[in-house]
Amino acid sequence: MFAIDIQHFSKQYQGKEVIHDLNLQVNEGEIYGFIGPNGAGKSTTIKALLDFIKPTTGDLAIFSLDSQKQAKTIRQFTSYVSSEVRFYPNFTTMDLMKITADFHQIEHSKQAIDELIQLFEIAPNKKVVELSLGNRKKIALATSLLSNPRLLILDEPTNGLDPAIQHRLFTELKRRNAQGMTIFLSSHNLTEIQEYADRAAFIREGEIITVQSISKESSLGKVVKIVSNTLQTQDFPANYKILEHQDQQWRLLYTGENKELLQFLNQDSILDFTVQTPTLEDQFLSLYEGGAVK
Ligand SMILES: Nc1ncnc2c1ncn2[C@@H]1O[C@H](COP(=O)(O)OP(=O)(O)OP(=O)(O)O)[C@@H](O)[C@H]1O
Repeated sequence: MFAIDIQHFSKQYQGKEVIHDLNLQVNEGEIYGFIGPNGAGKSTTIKALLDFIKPTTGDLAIFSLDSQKQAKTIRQFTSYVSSEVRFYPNFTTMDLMKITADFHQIEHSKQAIDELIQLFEIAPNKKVVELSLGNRKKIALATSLLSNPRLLILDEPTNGLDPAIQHRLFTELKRRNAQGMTIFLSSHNLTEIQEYADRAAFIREGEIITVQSISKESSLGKVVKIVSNTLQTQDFPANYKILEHQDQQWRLLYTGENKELLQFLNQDSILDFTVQTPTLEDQFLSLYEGGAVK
């Protein structure tokens, strides 16, 4: 069974289509990254999945339950942390934790609440209005984990968090995932997706352009850094894409044969080079900055 199953989803705002026939499946137990530039359609997809907005066409399901018709049931085992956290300003951390525990009818919640408050270093009795953005985010994360949801949907979860808390969050997410939690993670932080996700979908202008298994990143090709003061683009081998070029330095994503790459590098005009495994960030640049591999 898919944790998330989106079939032929499209969305129009004021007659303008921003999501076009989008299909996406997330397996139960995956940590799944959702990557795309600003305005690509990540939040719109998540909001439709959670029935905050209606799709124009298509079927969206969570654990085979229809996102619209069975939204109430879905909320019992799905938690969501939005990119902009909003709470009633006069509630304290403890109020919010208790409300969450009551909503999900969590028995013996005190220990779970104490553990999360300790994990995220949150002041239990401060009102939301007194807290910084990062501290509000920590409360949102803590309440989302309190119910130990079957599916956790996070939109930019580390935005505003300091590096130590980011690390703690992901250690906790990994631990929960090992116990069966499915995690859907929309983020601009490609390093964290690369480190923690099993797969990632890249979305551009309302369409999924590729789904990448993170463990198979070497299949993306190679990143070749070259130093040369005489090299012209017509000298490059086939199957390359320029990621960056400044003065004498070039960074290429190369997807051709090793033999041809070695021949290309073995010429006098190349003063120095390194060959590396591409990161998700390299792939992001290649997908969103200037089109396909030549
Ligand atoms: N309420 C709305 N009314 C009209 N257009 C909207 C509305 N919400 C989103 N859009 C448009 O839909 C497209 C997708 O937006 P969305 O917020 O889903 O992108 P995103 O990938 O989440 O971006 P970001 O990374 O900046 O959060 C954008 O072109 C945006 O301008």
